[in-house]
Amino acid sequence: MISVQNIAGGYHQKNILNNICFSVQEGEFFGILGPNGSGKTTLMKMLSGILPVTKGQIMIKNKNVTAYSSKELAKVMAVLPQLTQTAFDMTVKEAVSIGRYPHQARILPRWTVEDEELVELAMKDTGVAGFAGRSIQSLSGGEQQRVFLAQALAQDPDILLLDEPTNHLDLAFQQSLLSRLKSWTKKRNLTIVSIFHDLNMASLYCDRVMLLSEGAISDIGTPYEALQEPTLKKVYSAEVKRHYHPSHQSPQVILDSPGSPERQVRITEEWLSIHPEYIALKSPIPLKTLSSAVVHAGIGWYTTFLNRHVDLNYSTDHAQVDLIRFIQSKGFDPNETAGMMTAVQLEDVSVKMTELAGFSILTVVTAGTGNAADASSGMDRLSASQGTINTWVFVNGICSEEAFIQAVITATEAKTRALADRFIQDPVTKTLATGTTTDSVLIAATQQGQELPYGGPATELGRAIGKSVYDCTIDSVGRYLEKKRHA
Ligand SMILES: Nc1ncnc2c1ncn2[C@@H]1O[C@H](COP(=O)(O)OP(=O)(O)OP(=O)(O)O)[C@@H](O)[C@H]1O
Repeated sequence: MISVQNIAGGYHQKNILNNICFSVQEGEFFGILGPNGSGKTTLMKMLSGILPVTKGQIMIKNKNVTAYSSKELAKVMAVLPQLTQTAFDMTVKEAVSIGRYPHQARILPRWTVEDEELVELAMKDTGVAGFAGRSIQSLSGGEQQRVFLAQALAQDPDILLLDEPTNHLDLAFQQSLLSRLKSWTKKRNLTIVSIFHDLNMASLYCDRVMLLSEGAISDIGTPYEALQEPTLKKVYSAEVKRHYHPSHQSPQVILDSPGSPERQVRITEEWLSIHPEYIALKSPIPLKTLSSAVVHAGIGWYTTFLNRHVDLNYSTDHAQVDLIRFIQSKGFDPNETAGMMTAVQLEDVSVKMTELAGFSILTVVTAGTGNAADASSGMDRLSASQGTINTWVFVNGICSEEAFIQAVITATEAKTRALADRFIQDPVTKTLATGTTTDSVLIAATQQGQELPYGGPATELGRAIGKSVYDCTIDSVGRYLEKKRHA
């Protein structure tokens, strides 16, 4: 649909763009990205034929852009520039109707039924039909933006060139406009080339993006291919981090600037409260957390950590909903809480603070072994009795992602060793148990103080986790067994 063949060009005999080569297919949503002054608008002006190229050529539907008359080009391509102050006042409908001008006969122009239908449709699609009779000067910036988009759509083009289409729009309109544009590329084969400053919007909606840097192409490809961390850091001279959208594979880019400094906090027993119904640790700052909790499993930032005691006969198909209600009933915010459950008596909890040079950890373990199982046996089993080992490790330090995962491994290995040393057997296989069928683990770190890159047993962090989880598990299982003996 569009073929840009090795073009150069700029202003006053000075080339701003050089060696630009790319093509855009019919029905493609193509994003142009790049820092201020990289040449995005200049390229748009060349694509729309306003600015001549000094080298190479731009082919629109297999015809050189310079070979089109302006009216012919307007039938093929509509341009939505960045919103500027409108010089003339007119009604919304009059402004949208201007979009039909290229399709009018030069001599004796007539307003046809088709013209009327396309104007109505464009106003409906952009949500401006409601104020068709109002003056555009009386509209907000976002509303005006939608009117000009309606004007471009009324042109019924094959190609839509957009310069920052969501600039003045609130979040809901950004989403509805881009979703609508995207659906038009699929349903109507509309080809869209759009400048974006918001990399994340571009990543969510564009089929491919092109990154411009100092008048040259820095990268081009799908958002996944082109929005790479090293490229973005270089092009934007900014510290950025690339993540993935929580629901799908679109990369999302965030600034990696140091956050506003939180007050220095050390997690110790003083933040822990132990009740018959639950154990809670309430931190004054959010902690980075990796867990297999019932509520908020996975990686996140939470301030509250809750282990709820449930009755031995507790049974529900909606454990998550039930635990969220419980969290609320105790005055905690479920959005801020990682929550788990156990049937063991919470007074048998084992808590240990370990101080090391430069950092410290707090370990909290509740343990019952009624559901003990040898994970290596591969046996099918029904878990019905009391017994779960819930392990919490709070780190006063900055853990890397590796350290979080290694901490889970180390804590699990230490727990398994503790069960072996207590001769806890799998009741089905009669072999040594490696854990129970419903164990949970939670590692949370303040992300303040000393950097802790690793959490395996070769490191101080790993040794501290291994020893404290072992000691707490031995202790907590001991109390559980003691109670069972006297039951
Ligand atoms: N009319 C002009 N005359 C001379 N130089 C210009 C003109 N318009 C733009 N430039 C220069 O061309 C370069 C590229 O500008 P352009 O507007 O294409 O950048 P951009 O990538 O769209 O930037 P922004 O993100 O700030 O909108 C800049 O250095 C700019 O100063």
